Parts: sequence; structure tokens; C-alpha cells
Amino acid sequence: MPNGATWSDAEKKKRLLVLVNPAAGKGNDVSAYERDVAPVLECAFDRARIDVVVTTRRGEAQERVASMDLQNTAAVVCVGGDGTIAEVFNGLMSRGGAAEKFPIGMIPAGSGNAIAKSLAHAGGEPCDRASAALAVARGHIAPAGNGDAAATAATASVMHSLLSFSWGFFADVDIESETMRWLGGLRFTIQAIVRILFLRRYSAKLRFKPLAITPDAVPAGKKSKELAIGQEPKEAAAVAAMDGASAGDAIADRPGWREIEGDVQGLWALNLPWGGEDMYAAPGAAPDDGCYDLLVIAGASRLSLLGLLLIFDGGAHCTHPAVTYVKASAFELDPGPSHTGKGGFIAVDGELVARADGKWGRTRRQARSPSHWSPYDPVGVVNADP
Ligand SMILES: Nc1ncnc2c1ncn2[C@@H]1O[C@H](COP(=O)(O)OP(=O)(O)OP(=O)(O)O)[C@@H](O)[C@H]1O
Repeated sequence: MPNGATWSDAEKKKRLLVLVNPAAGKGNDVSAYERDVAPVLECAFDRARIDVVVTTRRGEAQERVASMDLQNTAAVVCVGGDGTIAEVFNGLMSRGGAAEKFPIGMIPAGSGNAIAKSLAHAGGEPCDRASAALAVARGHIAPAGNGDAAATAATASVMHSLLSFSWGFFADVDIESETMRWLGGLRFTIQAIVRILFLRRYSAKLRFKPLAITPDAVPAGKKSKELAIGQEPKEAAAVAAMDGASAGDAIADRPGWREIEGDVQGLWALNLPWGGEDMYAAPGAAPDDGCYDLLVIAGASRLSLLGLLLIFDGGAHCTHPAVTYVKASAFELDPGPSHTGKGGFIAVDGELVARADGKWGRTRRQARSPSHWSPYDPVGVVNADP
């Protein structure tokens, strides 16, 4: 369905599958769905055609979507956070074909809500349940990933990503803050401060294929390239930092690739501009630009990281001396352990990536235990959009 279109009569006769994750955010109250979302959805779909499923465990949303009747369903609506959307997206991608372009409605009810925030920002809408419900009821569909999704060749399995790939500082903050889920989005800030105070040092080898940003290279309709020409001062400053040619060392046997090796503290690769509702992490990112925006932190002191944390909400971190910000069509990460032997997680769309041998990361409790620590194998991430 093109942007701006609304549900056709034929689609309105289909069913709407609503998946409510009661564990998302501070603990999703199903009555909040009934109060804020259901009445709006019922403007477009007959109540009897709306199937509401409250998930009972991790993985259920993915399983349901993997086996649902696509022909008779108009869309899947996620009431949860990025993890819920990631499950639904992976469930659809596992089916292949038309399922890969199946509409997903996103009602922000998680801690980060980065995907919903990015889409709301692009549409000039506020990121809240009622506005998102209205967007679903209107049937306005925007591309959010299929043409630009990463096939993440992680060690244990292939994971498809709409939003992000993170390692080191960024993933540790995300994964280790899950015990503070009751705090909502504040859990990220608190855990980031903890991680800065008890700083871990990591080593890694990061290889990436940067995209040269020049006004001449701007394909029509590509938002991130429009930003590169500079429409908003803050964003233009951030995009100015995306000079792939000056980031990293050239790799002799791989033309066009660069390498950063050594004291790399964290990598956050984003497919969308917002990394959380108040984290304008990658101002130049767009869902359909065929690349990831890489944020690499290397050699930063505690003070420097604290300073970074304070300016993350507006995008100014991109020009910080400790940050390399570059657009890349592919990248490979060979992560080493942290000097404490703890953390060093990899997360895709905020979800922990398990290791291939299953010895570590089989459960989150195991993953957090240093006795289970061993490094990941190298991970390659490519963009599905050539
Ligand atoms: N009934 C349930 N009990 C426990 N976990 C669940 C249940 N249903 C779904 N989950 C899992 O809850 C996890 C967290 O959900 P989600 O990511 O949507 O919320 P969040 O982490 O608060 O938000 P965000 O990812 O935006 O920060 C997901 O990994 C999902 O698989």
C-alpha cells in the first residue's frame, strides 16, 4: 500500500491481529490497550475482526506470526517495544515471499520504542499510543525495513533486524538494564552511568565498507542523503562527520573497506535515526537508504563518555572526538572480551544474540554470568538492499 493510502474495503473485511506484550516497558497493562488503542482501531475494523492476543512468554509473538493466516489478515499490530516488533518481523521474514512486506502496526509500549519513535518522527507525529493507533486505523504504511533489513550472520543463527546491531558499551547497557525494566526508559540512563563508573575496556576489530556522502551521490527521495546536504544545522553537523574516507585504515586486499582495530569500546549500527525515544543516535539514518549508520566509540575516558551521554538526545554526539560516525553498506565485527571478562554482549534490535556453541547466552541469566563468558565468533552484517 503506498504512503497516504487507507485500508480498502476488502482489507477491512480481513482480521487484525493485535499482540500485546505484558512484559514490555514498565509492565504493560492490558487495560491501557482497551482504553487508549482499541477504540481507535475499531474506527477502521469491526471489533469482532480484531483478535487480541496477550503474549505469555518470549518467542510467542514470533511463533504466532510465523503460522498466521496471511491471506485473511490485514496487519499485525504490536503493543510493546522494539523487542516485540523484532519478534514479529523475524516471524514474517522466516516465511519469505509476500510475508516480508506484510504490514506491522507499532503501538509504543516498551522502554525504548526506537522504531515507533523513528516512524513517528518521520511522519511529524508524536510518539504515543493514541497517535500510533490512529496511524494504524488510517492505514498509512511507510517502509521501515524490508528493503533495508540486515541479514545478521550471527554466530548462532541468522537474525533479521529493523533497527540496530550493538556491541560492547551499547549492548551491555541495553541487556544489563533489563533487571530495571520497571523504570521504563530511565533504565538505559542509569545503566549507562553504572557502566561509565565501572568502565569496561574491550578490544575488537571492526571492518566496514563506508558509503561516500557527496551531494552528487544523492539518489532522489533518500532522506539521509537530503540531510547530508544540510537542512537542519544540528543534523547537518552530524552528517558532516560521516566521512567514510577518513574513518579507519584502508584494508589492502579489500578495496573500499576500512578497519578500526584496538581499544574499541562500543559499536552501535542503526538502520533508523532514533535509538530510543530520547536518543537521536543516528540523525542521518533512513530505513530505505541501503546502509547502516555506524557509531563507534574508541579511546573515550569516563568524563568523555559522560559528556557523550548528555548530548545523545539531540544528535550532537556524532561530532564528538571519541565517536566515529559513518554510513556503511556492510560491516564485520571480530569482538574480543572485556578486560573484566564480563559483558561484551551483542544485541540485535535490543535482543541478546546467543553464541553458536550455546554454552553462553542460552539464557539471559547465563549470559550475565562471568563463568559462562567466552567471546563471540566474528559476526558479519550485510544490508539486504544492494
Ligand atoms: N508474557 C511475557 N513474559 C515475559 N517476556 C515476554 C512476554 N511476552 C513477550 N516477552 C518478551 O519481552 C521482551 C521485551 O519486550 P519489548 O522489547 O517489547 O519491551 P522493552 O524491552 O520494554 O522495550 P524496548 O525493546 O523498546 O526497549 C521481548 O524479548 C519479548 O520476547
